[in-house]
Amino acid sequence: MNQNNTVISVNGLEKSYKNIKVLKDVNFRVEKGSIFALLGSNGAGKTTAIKILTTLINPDRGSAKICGFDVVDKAYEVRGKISLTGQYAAVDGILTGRENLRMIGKLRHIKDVNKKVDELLEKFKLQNAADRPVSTYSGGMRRRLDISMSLLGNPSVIFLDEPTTGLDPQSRIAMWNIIREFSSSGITVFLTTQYLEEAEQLADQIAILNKGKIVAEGTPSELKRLLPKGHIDLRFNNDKDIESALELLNEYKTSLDTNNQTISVSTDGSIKQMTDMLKKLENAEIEVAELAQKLPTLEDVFLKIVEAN
Ligand SMILES: Nc1ncnc2c1ncn2[C@@H]1O[C@H](COP(=O)(O)OP(=O)(O)OP(=O)(O)O)[C@@H](O)[C@H]1O
Repeated sequence: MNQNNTVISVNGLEKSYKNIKVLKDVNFRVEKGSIFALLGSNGAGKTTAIKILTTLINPDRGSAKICGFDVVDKAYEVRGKISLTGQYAAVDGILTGRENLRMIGKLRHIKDVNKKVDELLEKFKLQNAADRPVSTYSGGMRRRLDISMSLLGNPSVIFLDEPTTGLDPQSRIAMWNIIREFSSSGITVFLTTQYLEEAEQLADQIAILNKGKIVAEGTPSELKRLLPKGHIDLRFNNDKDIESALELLNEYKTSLDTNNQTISVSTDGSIKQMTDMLKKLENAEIEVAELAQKLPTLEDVFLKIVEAN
């Protein structure tokens, strides 16, 4: 990775609460304009990592830099570069969406605040609800307002702690699109999520945090390559075909699902192995009623890695 493009660098980060070590030597880098997802089970230390990176708490050991500024020694400069949106939208329910935005804009001494607020309301599809109290907004609308408020500071890095927890599928997809837009406009996104599908959909780079350490890191496809290539499910029309197929495919690792008349065959993922298998069945005049290739999912990788550590 090009050092000049590094926006977040974390080296040997450690943090304990009393005698519980939450982070024990955490290291990673995040490139400018990329989407980085930190995954981990509940209590793995994701929020603690975000709190250190956003200067809310100090690490016990190690260092972290944002845009070249140390999060402890240069906390003020770091705060000027980042925005943080937490799991619960930090918006005032009594005020309207427009008033919330104006208030933050004024606190930040933004020029032409009304114009900027109008632009954000439009961008986040909140124009129609702009003059209603936020207490009447849906979860997705509150989350969008929260993010639009964080954009008033023109951040270089946006931290999103579980941005779609509790949202319905439609609002989740809308949020994914917003996150993708950040990245294409050059803003670096650091997100935590408990949804593996979300990390797979969005992230350029994923790090898996387990028991205070990064136990795996890579692009979604690099992580998936850590597991065997998956398997092929072959469904047959009758028990006789199943029996013959099991005998014919005895050199492969197979398992039988009698309820669905299906044999599951572990494969190396190559087309050659799949065609060899199908040719064998065809030559033996065994008809395959249905074929499905099952590739490992990020969830399989996550469970495997977390179990192994
Ligand atoms: N202020 C605190 N004092 C004591 N222990 C804490 C404190 N904050 C967090 N912890 C503990 O540190 C561990 C890591 O917490 P953290 O919130 O960083 O995890 P997380 O990965 O964000 O989890 P979740 O997905 O549940 O939000 C947990 O065991 C938690 O109970």
